[in-house]
Amino acid sequence: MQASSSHHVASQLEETSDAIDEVNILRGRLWDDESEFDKEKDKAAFRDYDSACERVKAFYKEQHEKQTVAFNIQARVDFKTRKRARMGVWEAIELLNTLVDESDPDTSLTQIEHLLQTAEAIRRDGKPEWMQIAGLVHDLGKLLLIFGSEGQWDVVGDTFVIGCQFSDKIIYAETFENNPDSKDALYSTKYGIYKPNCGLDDVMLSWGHDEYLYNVFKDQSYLPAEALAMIRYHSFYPWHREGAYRHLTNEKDEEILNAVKAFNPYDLYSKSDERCDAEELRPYYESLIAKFFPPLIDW
Ligand SMILES: O[C@H]1[C@H](O)[C@@H](O)[C@H](O)[C@@H](O)[C@@H]1O
Ligand SMILES: [Fe+2]
Ligand SMILES: [Fe+2]
Repeated sequence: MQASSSHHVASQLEETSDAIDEVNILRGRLWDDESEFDKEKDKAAFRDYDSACERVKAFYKEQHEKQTVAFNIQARVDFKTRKRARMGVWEAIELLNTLVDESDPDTSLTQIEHLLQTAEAIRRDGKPEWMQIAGLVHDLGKLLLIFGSEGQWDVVGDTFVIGCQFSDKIIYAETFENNPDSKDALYSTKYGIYKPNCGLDDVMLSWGHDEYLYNVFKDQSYLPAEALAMIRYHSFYPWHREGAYRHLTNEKDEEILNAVKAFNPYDLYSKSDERCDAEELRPYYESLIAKFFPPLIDW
């Protein structure tokens, strides 16, 4: 290689690495910035499962009994083989509106309001459009309820790992006692069916709205990996909040954990925000939807 062209390559490389640095700095800022919720004091009022109502307790009792390896394999087979519906994202948001989430101690608002509140809180904090859109759609997987789920227990609620010992970091962990997998010779062991630090991509999370929606969007959206991770793991509180399952995760998971953690306050604490006017906000969000999704999606 001639001296001048190698010089050229070197300076190009330097430029590229400057550009990468810049992106990383921006990325860092994206996660580290103080969000509007950091200033609030009474976060403890959220997710107070000790004093949650009977509806919430009954929900988790049922879910923890019924989320087994056998059920989860079947749910994934059904997902791949059944046809459900074909429609656009805004239509899906409106359709979801009829649902009341039995697992949620913190909101009795409709789902469309929860989605808009989450997206609006992200927008107010000046976060990028892809994160706003992640906020807008993150709970659309609850559509499973009208696509023939068994109940609410296989749609909503926190998620956890199936196929190994149920973590004691899961809320109401004692209710796994009635889950047959907790007595299984393999599934009840620390690693169960997994290898140490195999990574979350190779781990089966309990089936519900996160896992379903991730599978719908991974091939039918232009969302970046961080947005897909926010969708897939937003209910995985035992991992992203309690630090469980570190014996199964790998380095790649540590990176996406930052994204999932950055998303969480908007999902959780926006539940007490002012109510949103869907019709007023619709044009703005329709324009974002058009950037990140095809006009029609197979749900
Ligand atoms: O009750 C909530 C549910 O409404 C959310 O959509 C889910 O993401 C949470 O993890 C769960 O605990
Ligand atoms: Fe959710
Ligand atoms: Fe949510």
